[in-house]
Amino acid sequence: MKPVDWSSLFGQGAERIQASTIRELLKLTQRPGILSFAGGLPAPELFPKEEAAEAAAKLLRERGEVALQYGPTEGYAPLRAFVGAWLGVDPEEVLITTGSQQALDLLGKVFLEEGSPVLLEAPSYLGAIQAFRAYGPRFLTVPTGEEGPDLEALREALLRERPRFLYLIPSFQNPASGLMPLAKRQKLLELVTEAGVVVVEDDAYRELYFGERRLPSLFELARSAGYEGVIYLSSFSKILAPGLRVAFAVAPKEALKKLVQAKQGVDLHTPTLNQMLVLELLKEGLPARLERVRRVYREKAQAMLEALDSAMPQGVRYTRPQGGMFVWMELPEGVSSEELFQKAIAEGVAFVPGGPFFANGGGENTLRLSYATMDRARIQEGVKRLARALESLLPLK
Ligand SMILES: Cc1ncc(COP(=O)(O)O)c(CN[C@@H](CCCC(=O)O)C(=O)O)c1O
Repeated sequence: MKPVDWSSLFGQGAERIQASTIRELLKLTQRPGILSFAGGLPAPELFPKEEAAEAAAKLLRERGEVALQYGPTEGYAPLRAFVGAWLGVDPEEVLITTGSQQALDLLGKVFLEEGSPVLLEAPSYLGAIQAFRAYGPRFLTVPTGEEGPDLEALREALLRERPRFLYLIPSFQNPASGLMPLAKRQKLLELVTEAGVVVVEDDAYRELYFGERRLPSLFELARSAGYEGVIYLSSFSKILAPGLRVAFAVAPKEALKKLVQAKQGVDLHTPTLNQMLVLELLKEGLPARLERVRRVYREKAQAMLEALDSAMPQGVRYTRPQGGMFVWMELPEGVSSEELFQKAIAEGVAFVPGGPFFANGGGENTLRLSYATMDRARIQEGVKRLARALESLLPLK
């Protein structure tokens, strides 16, 4: 019997489909004894297990004929209505997606093709790079830092190119942890409205701010300025539970219609039971839940920064996040984070090397650290292990 040569059967697009570093690393970090700063996995202690168990049982018993049946591709209407009211938009502009990750893939499917320019930050979320790369675009990048993208570089790029869209994460950027100040958001919108380009705003961490209040999204600022060219993504992964895979996209009706059609061909609709369950969990006590989520991540971030401040050697730089789940670290020029990763695993600690967050390469001396899943004691121990791994790489002080 002749064996099947699968790779010879893969289509041209399969060549562009590459593994997610985070997903691959997560397998490694399941090893016993490893303290993982790798995946941006939400804190499991925040999962509403009891409420979800009760609500799911009730839904199945009382509304099982709806919860277990096919549903509309656009999403469960009462959940769309909730998101519409929460964001102050027409529910007809809301598409419920199977995680924001699916929204990113749908955006690639609808807006990108071989060679089409798409602009994102360097570094940017590697899940978006992975989703978009499957459609063969030409990546344009602008540097980004603790206050978001370099607007001068963006202005120059928009003079030369007409990207299908800009993919931006203005609040608590993954992986660079930056927060775009309000004035800079307004300046960016002037640039994009002048150029007439579309922005995809990924606001996955919108509620995870450590300060007094949430900054207005680019989407909100654009809508109040009458510009409809911002597509808004956010997710219930970070405020409820990522395993439910429920998120949403908000876009003007013409764009949304195309995204819905694309989703019809992908999964018909996001699981109905999960959508109904998310709505039940949102209905009661959302403000108190969000306050608790913010406090838990703020405390974890404080523990992380205290541990880094006391253990990191000279020459290692890192951000001081004002929200979200990540610290972005830069090693001295020439020190490889991939090499550090090998030594770190040997010491029993993991992180995500920064290279895969750069769509056009670079970042060999960078790494992303997520403090989300560990308590203070493990964070301190993990940072000590990281420092030991670093000692063997950095020139003696
Ligand atoms: C900016 C940004 N956009 C979308 C997502 C995906 O969120 P969903 O759970 O798909 O709604 C994420 C989630 N990223 C995490 C989770 C990845 C989890 C994994 O691949 O296991 C990370 O960067 O580690 C994100 O940070």
